[in-house]
Amino acid sequence: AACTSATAFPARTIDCARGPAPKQDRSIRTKALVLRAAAELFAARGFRHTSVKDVADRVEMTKGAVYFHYPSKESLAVAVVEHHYARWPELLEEIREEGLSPLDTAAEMLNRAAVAFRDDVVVQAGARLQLERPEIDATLPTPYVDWTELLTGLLTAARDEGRLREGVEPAAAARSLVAGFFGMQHISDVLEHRADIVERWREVGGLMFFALRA
Ligand SMILES: CCC[C@@H]1OCC(CO)=C1C(=O)O
Repeated sequence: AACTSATAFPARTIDCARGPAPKQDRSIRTKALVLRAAAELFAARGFRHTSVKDVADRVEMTKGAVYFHYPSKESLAVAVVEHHYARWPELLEEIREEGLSPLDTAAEMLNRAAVAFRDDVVVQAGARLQLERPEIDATLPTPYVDWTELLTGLLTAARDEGRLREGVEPAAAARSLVAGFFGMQHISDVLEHRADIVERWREVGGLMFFALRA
């Protein structure tokens, strides 16, 4: 029977009848542990003040063992940012199962993103690394564009079913939501380490969706 190994991220099915391929599964588990340790350090201290040695010490491994999985500190940063962005398509799939309208799906995506920015260290680390892009000699994913594209699609569907306020242009509204959320989460981070982000988004998002609904 296929089952999902709890440790690997993204979730990977393994044949429970034969059990996990020990070596491969251990390697995936180790890679996930290294990534999480790097995210914890990047989120807390930033890219510049985190060394591969710090990551190795945090998971009680040698630097060589870390380099086996990630050849440089930059590759760790790229992986953390990529895992940050991987959260959102997963979130969309979860919400889609609830069968909400496109506009309510957009609202729920951002509501749950606010919770992830408060609670998920990989999301927090990815956001900080994106601010530190100029210091990171690697090709990081372009920020903001995936959210803008996702929200544009949902708002276009909302307009097509008559649930968007007359005259609101979906792409422009999507850019406004992204700007609003980005600014809100940054202010909440600077002032309150994001402790109040859900309340702050309820205000900003509440006003914006009030303006967007037909
Ligand atoms: C949803 C607003 C955009 C989002 O907020 C923080 C951040 C980090 O760069 C984002 C991104 O790159 O998409």
